[in-house]
Amino acid sequence: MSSRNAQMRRHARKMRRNGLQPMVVIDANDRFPDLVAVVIARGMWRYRSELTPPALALTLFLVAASLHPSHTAWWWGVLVAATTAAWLVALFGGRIGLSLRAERYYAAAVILAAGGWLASAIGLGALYGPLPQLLAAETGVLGVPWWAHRRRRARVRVERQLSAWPEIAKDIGLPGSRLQSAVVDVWGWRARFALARGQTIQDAIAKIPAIESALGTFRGAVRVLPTRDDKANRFELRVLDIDPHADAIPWPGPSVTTINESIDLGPFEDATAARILLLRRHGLIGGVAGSGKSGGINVLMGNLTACQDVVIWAIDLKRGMELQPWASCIDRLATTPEQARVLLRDAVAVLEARASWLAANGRRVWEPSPNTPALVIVIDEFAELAEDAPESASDTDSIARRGRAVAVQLIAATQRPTQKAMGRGAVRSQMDVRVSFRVRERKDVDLILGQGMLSAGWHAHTLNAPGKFLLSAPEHDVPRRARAYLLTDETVARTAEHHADDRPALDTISRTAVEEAQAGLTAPPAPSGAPRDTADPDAALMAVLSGAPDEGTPVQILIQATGMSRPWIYQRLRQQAEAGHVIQVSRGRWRATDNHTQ
Ligand SMILES: Nc1ncnc2c1ncn2[C@@H]1O[C@H](COP(=O)(O)OP(=O)(O)OP(=O)(O)O)[C@@H](O)[C@H]1O
Repeated sequence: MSSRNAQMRRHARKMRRNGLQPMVVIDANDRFPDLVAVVIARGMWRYRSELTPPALALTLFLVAASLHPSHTAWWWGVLVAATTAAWLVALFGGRIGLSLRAERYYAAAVILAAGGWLASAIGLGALYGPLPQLLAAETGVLGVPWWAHRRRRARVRVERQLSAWPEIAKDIGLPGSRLQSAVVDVWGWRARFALARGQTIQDAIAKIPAIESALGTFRGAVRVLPTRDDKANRFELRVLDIDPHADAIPWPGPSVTTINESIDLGPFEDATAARILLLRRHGLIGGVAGSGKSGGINVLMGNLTACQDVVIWAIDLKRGMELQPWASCIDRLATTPEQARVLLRDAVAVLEARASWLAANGRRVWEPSPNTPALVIVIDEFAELAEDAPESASDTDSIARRGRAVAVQLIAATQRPTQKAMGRGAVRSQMDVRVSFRVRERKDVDLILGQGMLSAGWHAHTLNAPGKFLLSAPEHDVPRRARAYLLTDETVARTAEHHADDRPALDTISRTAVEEAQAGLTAPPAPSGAPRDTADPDAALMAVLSGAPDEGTPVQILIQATGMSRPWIYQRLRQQAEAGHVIQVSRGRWRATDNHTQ
């Protein structure tokens, strides 16, 4: 048989060379009907969806032709049934998956037209008068919406693509994985797959480019996600026809009023919100210039300024270009290296004071409230800080390591968080929340999101528009693309103005710590050899306060003179102030009054 086929192919080639079209030559021994029938049947199966209207018309014709001779009287039953069915579908079609009204009306029209024709043909005969022509015309007219329907066409395309999955799976290195179900949705389609024994979701993620190529999608159209039941041997394949993030998404306004709630940064591709909890966490935002980092910071600022239990400090060494518009809501804004250095030193003082207070009161963590707010320090372009104020590195380190429990938190944005840019030490490794906008190089993924993230499928280098980001946090451990909301300049100005009047102030403990830190800067050195009467700290305190100059003595000196803790000093100062024996001259500076000896 095969030598005969080869002979036929040679013959056909020869005929083509001679300008003749080849023909299939069949002799008595060939199984001609099989060959043609298989080809036709395969074609009909492949195009079964497109062939549905003529197939339905043919079925109606055959049914009418067979019923007319013996059951002519059935015509009215068919008419009543079709009319009832059409009404039911028009009214309740949603329950059988016809979600759009247009789809329900179309289905009702088809049932009515088919039932009407069938009733007429049963009563009068399928070939009666213009009935055959009418059937053909109805098929043509009502077939058009069917053939044109977007979701049907998409479903057919998906079915055809997925029917080849067993071969695709073998070719891309996921042999044995099986399709379980597929659904066409507004953006494209999603399908659930079972993995073969030993295969993991990570294997599927690593094959994404190969899957895209095999399915013939555009680059970046395929996502691999865990299924809802989180089974290790399943995955969901999401294929986008339309990018739901193609256009900028306007900010809908703040999603929180307290830092105890999760902030909505923007939607994921399935339209669910990318929410992140910042309470007692540090955040790192990375991405190349123009990738939307500042836009991301604006979303955070829009939400943080709406929180009654957050005091915002900010460092923006690009002369306040990015954060200046929020200045009315920012408690302290540093725009020079010196200001940044002082700000971070004061933040450490707040941290220490809060930690002492927690320890003294037997508490573990600082609970933010309007009276005891969290202190969030937003640093735009962290790399510049490390370069221009290198002496602050130990302060950022301290905050990164010890700030969580006392709700003194860092949010740092940078283009490339290299070890050099992040300063030495712990800062990068202490970042609990990582937001990566587009990065230039693949290796930058690991820099921003953490070691091993690139190979785990966090492909931030493929993000293809500003504002798109990947979010990594304890509650976000799967790479899903999101797009940050966009705040226009007017929205920023309006929001800042709206929130400016409701900003909380630092609590007394933190304020005092800052005052002391600032006073300490200008404090005279402790008198060497000054008596330190640790046997009677109250007497030592009053002695120093009595000898204080008019501008007062800094609390730091009082601590040194008495050997007592800061809370102890403040408690005594309050008592003595209430008794009229001491007064606070300025921030962190005290002296005795004239009647202290009375
Ligand atoms: N979420 C977003 N949606 C749509 N477009 C955005 C979004 N964020 C930013 N863009 C667009 O991208 C441009 C650059 O964004 P942005 O200034 O935030 O980037 P950047 O990473 O902060 O850059 P740089 O480091 O230079 O400041 C913006 O002018 C804006 O048009």
